[in-house]
Amino acid sequence: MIGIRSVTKTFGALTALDDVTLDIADGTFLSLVGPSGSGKSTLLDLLAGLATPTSGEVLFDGEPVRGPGLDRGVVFQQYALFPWRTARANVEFGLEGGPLGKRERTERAREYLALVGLAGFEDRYPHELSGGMKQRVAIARSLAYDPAVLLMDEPFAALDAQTREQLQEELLRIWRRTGKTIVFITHGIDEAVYLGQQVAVLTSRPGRLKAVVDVDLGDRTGDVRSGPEFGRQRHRLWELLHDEVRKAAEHERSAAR
Ligand SMILES: Nc1ncnc2c1ncn2[C@@H]1O[C@H](COP(=O)(O)OP(=O)(O)OP(=O)(O)O)[C@@H](O)[C@H]1O
Repeated sequence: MIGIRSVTKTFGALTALDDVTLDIADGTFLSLVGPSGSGKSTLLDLLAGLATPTSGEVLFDGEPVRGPGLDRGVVFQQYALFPWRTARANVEFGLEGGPLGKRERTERAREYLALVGLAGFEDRYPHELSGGMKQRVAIARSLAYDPAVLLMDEPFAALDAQTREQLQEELLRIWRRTGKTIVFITHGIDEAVYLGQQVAVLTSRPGRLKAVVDVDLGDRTGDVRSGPEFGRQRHRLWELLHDEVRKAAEHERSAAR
């Protein structure tokens, strides 16, 4: 479904991504990890069509991505909700200008707020919602116009650990139910392993694809994070990332000198 073909992205003299090639099959949940500055957000921007590659191409269903589109929903770390709109009206926003009438938009917004566990909170304004609830609204808004792909850039990073775990479980439930393709950037190895069927690892600057690891944790029910298989997968990823994080820190130290 998504084809990233020999993609390089430079900003002036800086190479953020170097010759990245990766195919993401329809319905996959792919976690994307790498040290700070390895080009994760840059790659997501390219998939979203918010930026264009310096060379190479990004294909979506075989067609080059030429800009943002309703076939791809994006969720960022910051909730990006309109403070003057209720939760429902925030979700409706993504549907305005589309084929649905007012009543159908309201119905769709209710449905998706219920899907993310916010039934009964439709009329609350963002300042009346917790951080986790705001991020649920942002997820509902992205899902409501039914994009084939959800692109998520550290969406749970600002949340406390318990809320984060809860939203991770809910995201998996939504993914299973909707069959979306999800690309999920995270700094957390645990989060990457828990969520991803596959984990793509980028190298320290310039960002190259170091490995794509398959994660097989079955249906992830119960306390799978405490199990031996989770520990094994986690360690494997830790080893892949460890060197890269060290290199990134060295880069930063030499840049500061
Ligand atoms: N618009 C831009 N102009 C110039 N440099 C940029 C721009 N966007 C990103 N960069 C640089 O490209 C490199 C990759 O940045 P990017 O944000 O993609 O990394 P990241 O892996 O997402 O980092 P982090 O984990 O810290 O969010 C960094 O060195 C960054 O400073």
